[in-house]
Amino acid sequence: MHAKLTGQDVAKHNNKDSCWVIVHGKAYDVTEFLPEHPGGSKIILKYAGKDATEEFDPIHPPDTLDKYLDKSKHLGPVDMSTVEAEVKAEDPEEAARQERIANMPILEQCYNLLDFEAVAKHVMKRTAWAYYSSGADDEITMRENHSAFHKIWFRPRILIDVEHVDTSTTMLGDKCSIPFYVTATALGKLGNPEGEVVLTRAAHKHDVIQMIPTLASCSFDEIVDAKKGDQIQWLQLYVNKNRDVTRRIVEHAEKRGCKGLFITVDAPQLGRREKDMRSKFEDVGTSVQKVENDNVDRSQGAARAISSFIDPSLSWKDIAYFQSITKMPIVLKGVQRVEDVILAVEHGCAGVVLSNHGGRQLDTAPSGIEVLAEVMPELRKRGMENKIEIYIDGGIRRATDIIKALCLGAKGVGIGRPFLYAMSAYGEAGVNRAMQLLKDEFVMNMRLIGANKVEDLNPSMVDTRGLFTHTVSTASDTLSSSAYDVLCAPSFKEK
Ligand SMILES: Cc1cc2c(cc1C)[n+](S(=O)(=O)[O-])c1c(=O)[nH]c(=O)nc-1n2C[C@H](O)[C@H](O)[C@H](O)COP(=O)(O)O
Repeated sequence: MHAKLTGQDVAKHNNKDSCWVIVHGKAYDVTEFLPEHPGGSKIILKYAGKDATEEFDPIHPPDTLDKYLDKSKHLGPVDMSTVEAEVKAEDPEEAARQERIANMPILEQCYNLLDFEAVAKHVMKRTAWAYYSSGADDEITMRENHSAFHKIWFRPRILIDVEHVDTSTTMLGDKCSIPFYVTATALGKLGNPEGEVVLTRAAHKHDVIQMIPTLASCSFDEIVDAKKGDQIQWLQLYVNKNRDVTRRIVEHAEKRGCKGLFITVDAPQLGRREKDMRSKFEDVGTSVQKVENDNVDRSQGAARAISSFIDPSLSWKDIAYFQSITKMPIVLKGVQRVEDVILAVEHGCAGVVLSNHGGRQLDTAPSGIEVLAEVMPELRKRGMENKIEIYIDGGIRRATDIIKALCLGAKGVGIGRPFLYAMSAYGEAGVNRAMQLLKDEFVMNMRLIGANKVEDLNPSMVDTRGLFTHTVSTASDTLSSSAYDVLCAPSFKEK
């Protein structure tokens, strides 16, 4: 049995020639790993000879070191009573944030998804808010995603008996209670120390499907272990340059019961998210997947630090490869024009997500709902509408947004930031409330449009004539800047 190392033993190895760090009470020699770290060596050297647990956790799944650091570099347990606690200078920003948390609205004062954004903006750590709220470049597409829904007007039916409303549907052949799912968003522990398993528990409670992100903070197995009964989960895949790594991930996901493989196709390189970059992301970058030694400029924020493994050479010729390594239905996530939907049908894909990655990739790409309105008539013209399931995501904040998407032919919609904000501000109770609010809105609006069940929703119920006009509003920060009156209270007044 190893004698325990002391804090002094570790502290001696505090430079690039000999670099030891402590994570969860164990010491690791990361000297040789420094040049390989996707987040660059600087961020590790910041914790050389010290306890790096607090910074390591939000970014790295717990099994990262076991998976990617050779066992010979695992130095064994450290007597933590001998490790000098890091004396952190009083951070005025953190003190102010704690003050805002102490005065934040109670959960019951959140009445819609945007309220969670309003609160999260004030109570989240700056780097976490920057990462979640960032869109690409001027964030025009991020704003367009939600405002596009305001260009669609309903044509409600009356005198329909809507006493009973059934919101259930199927997605990829699996039943679910309502046509929205939790989409894949990276780094859940930036907003909540438990990370993505919070979303798993809430998704189970509301019988909502969860898409597990490749770049989750929790390990894939933690997220799958957190599911209950026959809860449905999908895998979102960033394809690795190293196809063996990707094949292992896909095969493992299928073995663990994932019911859909969503290959992200709109991110051959992650977009330029300047809020994220400005926060000079100092946390360690994830080493979720091994990469060659390409140094990443730390100043690029979290996104660039965690995505150097993504393969920009991915192309249509790879679809057959994926169909050869899994039986899971394959859905392309991030399709943005009708020609590519038709190619997806011709390549035998089970579905597409019409998405611009929440406006985090190509700025001034069209909203998912606008592409949907372009796609469905073309598919019907070709008799293809039943050959593929069409999903959309981006800017969905109201049940009316979901209903408009279904009227235009979507099978379901993905929701990202609102559940992240709810989780970050109020934990699992927040996500539960967000999902319940959306469900209540959905039932009410189905009644008001004159529909009993999802299948009743059709294009005659919406007027999309205004949808294709692109007026770009002057840059306003986020949709929620004035959504929540309570934020005008003194404690929330912008300093
Ligand atoms: C908000 C957010 C979105 C991310 C996301 C992280 C955050 C914080 N990340 S990212 O770091 O690489 O950009 C992913 C991701 O891991 N994989 C992915 O396919 N989409 C990713 N997306 C896009 C997401 O799946 C949806 O397309 C988008 O969130 C939908 O828009 P709303 O947030 O407005 O609902």
